[in-house]
Amino acid sequence: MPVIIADIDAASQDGTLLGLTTQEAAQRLNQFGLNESASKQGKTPWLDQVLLLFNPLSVVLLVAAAISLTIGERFDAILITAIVLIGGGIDFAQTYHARITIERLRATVAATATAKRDGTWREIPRSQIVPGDVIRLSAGDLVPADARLAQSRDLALLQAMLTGESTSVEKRATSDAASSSADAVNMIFLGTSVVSGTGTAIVTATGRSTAFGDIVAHLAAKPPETAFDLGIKRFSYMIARIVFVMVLLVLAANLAMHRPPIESLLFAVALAVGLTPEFLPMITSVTLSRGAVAMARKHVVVKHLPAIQNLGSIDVLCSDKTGTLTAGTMSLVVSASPDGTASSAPQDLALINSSLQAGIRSPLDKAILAGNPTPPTATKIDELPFDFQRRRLSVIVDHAGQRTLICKGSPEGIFPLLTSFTSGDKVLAMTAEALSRAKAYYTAQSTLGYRVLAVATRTLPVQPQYKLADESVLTLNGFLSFADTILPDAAETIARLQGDGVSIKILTGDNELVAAHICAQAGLPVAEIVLGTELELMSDNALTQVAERANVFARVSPPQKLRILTALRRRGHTVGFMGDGINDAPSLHAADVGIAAPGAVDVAQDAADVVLLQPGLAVLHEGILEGRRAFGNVMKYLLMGTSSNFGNVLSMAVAAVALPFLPMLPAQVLLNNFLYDLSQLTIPTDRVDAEYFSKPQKWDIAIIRRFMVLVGPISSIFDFLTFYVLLHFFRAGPAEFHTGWFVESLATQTLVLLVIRTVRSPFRSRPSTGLLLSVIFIVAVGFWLPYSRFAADLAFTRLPLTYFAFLAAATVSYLLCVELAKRYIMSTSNVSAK
Ligand SMILES: Nc1ncnc2c1ncn2[C@@H]1O[C@H](COP(=O)(O)OP(=O)(O)OP(=O)(O)O)[C@@H](O)[C@H]1O
Ligand SMILES: [Mg+2]
Repeated sequence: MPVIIADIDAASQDGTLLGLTTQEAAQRLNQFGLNESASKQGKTPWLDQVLLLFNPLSVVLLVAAAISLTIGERFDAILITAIVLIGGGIDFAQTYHARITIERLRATVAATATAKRDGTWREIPRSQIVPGDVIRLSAGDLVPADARLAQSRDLALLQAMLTGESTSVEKRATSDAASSSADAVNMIFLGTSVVSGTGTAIVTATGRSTAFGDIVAHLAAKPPETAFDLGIKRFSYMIARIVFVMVLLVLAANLAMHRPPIESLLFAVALAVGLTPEFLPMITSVTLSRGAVAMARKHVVVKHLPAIQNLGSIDVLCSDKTGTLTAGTMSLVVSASPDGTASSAPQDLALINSSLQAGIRSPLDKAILAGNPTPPTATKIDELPFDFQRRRLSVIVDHAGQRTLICKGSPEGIFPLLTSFTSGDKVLAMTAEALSRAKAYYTAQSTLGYRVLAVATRTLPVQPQYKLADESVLTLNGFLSFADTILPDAAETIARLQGDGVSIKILTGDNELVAAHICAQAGLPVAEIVLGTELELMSDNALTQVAERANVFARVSPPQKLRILTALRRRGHTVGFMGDGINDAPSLHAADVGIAAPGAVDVAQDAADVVLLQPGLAVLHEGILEGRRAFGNVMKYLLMGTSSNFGNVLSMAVAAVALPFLPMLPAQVLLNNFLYDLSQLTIPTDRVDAEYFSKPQKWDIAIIRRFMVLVGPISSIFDFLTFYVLLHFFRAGPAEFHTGWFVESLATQTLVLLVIRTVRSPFRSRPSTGLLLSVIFIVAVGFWLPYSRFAADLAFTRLPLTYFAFLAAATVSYLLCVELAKRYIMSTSNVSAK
């Protein structure tokens, strides 16, 4: 139940709203908690992370350490504990860092609320709003909490999130008590947004006490899983199942062969640890957060990590037009009478309309107001605010001694409402001929690429309020034409995006002629134009076909934009949407990646996953490439885990059954795996082949599986070869065998990264220095260990020099085989580029 604060009126004295003091606000914050949804409350990121340390794997290992200790293996116990602590420490530090990074980035674009504290208006984070706060709202704002209106002026809200209604509703201050009904005219609710007007309100409920807060949070949450997340999860399940079966089998076999039970158990545990890609989540977050940081340097804020890899998967980018492809700063170039002759009358009327309207100042309004700083003498009586269904806006004023409605908006919408038109000083009845002349003028201007508004008026009787139906029986006063310049880098970026496998579609509220003009300027050949009115008649199925073909959608309303996106997603596309207005918010939210253009309204920024802070489209292309890079590096880790790591464990399991002794001691297995893991830590820093950048990257479990079944066994074959050579040529006892295999398995397992990391020949793709060094270093550590002072504790022994000759030959042939297998896999699957 929403908590309605009884003392909200205490905040008001003598009609002026005092607001809270900082101290009161702090007190209330303590009492009521942060203004956040239930799902977000009570989570401290570092606690989460510490809990991660106690994952089942670490616990199992710690138990293993304890067992080692009780059977007198002190060195093993220390080694295992050190592995858990170091591994956990690295994991913690890296993941925590990635998380903090992204939270910091997100905070830079988090919408604030305007609240009165200590008597002055301040911008404060939305989470800090408390019941009793006095807040101020204007067009484009998000309502930060539930509140009761104290003052309002032409306030209209979009409550679609709560009621599904896509038209705005009027809200005004009344003396009614606070209530939690969406219909309450004096109440505004968290999750709604201001379309027009201004208001001052007293917060009645915050966070989870808000009437619809949890619904809003639920709706606002992205579909929890992307294809990528889902893929990773499936992959982990697959591994978990294999681990489970393999461990049980090995354990059973060892026990059946009457090996020491504790050692057999420890060996099984070590195997399980070896197969688990325990660093996968960490590698993923680190790779993605590196991408996020790279983007932030280019003034692109990524609000959550998965958005990066989704950027890399985008294959269709839908974009709004104004402010995204164009600069969005318009200039008024022509003011003309209905027949197209120059006349200042439409401009003068539009000036009254634009300066008195209380909605967001659109680029059109700004252009009308530019150069006319003095407000007109008319007195505003009422307003019929702009909405994207009507595509027009009227103010009702006392003008020249008369009550006049002045309407400006999209000509298509205004034409049917006309009954007369002005011609010089006269008002003439609208005839079919006059109407077609007006339409012809409008078409001609649109063809030139101008955005055109019609201006119309009507004289009305005096009454306190007016309604939408009053926008009828209008007199056409003329047209205004606006020029908007296309962004200088738009054509180039569009060409690059298309070259890299992203098709572009334009979804605009503007008419088809202007849209076509912009396309021409942007170098985008028009395949097919679909109009909003045509869309209306299409079934979802038909739309799916059309959305695929067409690349320009004109005169579409916000719900239609949403339908187009949904249709594309249904076809299996990963869809990005770029927009800047209130009307774009639903689409920004529904797209796989919502991208807010520079200067987007709060509502749009809030709904987006990625926010561009500086003008220019080139960064978008770079963002997409950054996403592909991240994707590429995560894939490397997965392919490594499934091929070389898997093969290694497979060999151990087979050897455990076939050999007269354990193929490696449990502590050695753990150390081997740990060193291998360390060598992989530099993967996020690696370079990615150009091929990876040239097309959208999608999760592909098939290729992972193919790597597993092909490359895994190859590594086992070489292991078996090593076993054979060790036993027959070197007459190895257990100590030599363990040492020999330890070195071989570490070297092959680690070095193969240099082959797997690229789709090209390893010699034609340079790894990052960090990665190269870490791989070489770990191999060197493997060679050094048998000669180090830890050799005795690890039960290693010196190897004959001839063994190293064999090792070198075996490693090189192994890498060659994997290279061939890789080429085979790449040539028979569609993952390889071009
Ligand atoms: N402030 C305004 N006053 C009157 N009419 C307006 C106003 N703003 C927009 N319109 C009308 O509504 C139409 C659609 O609005 P808008 O251009 O914002 O939609 P959009 O889909 O975001 O288009 P774009 O792709 O150009 O950004 C405009 O073409 C114009 O005719
Ligand atoms: Mg727009």
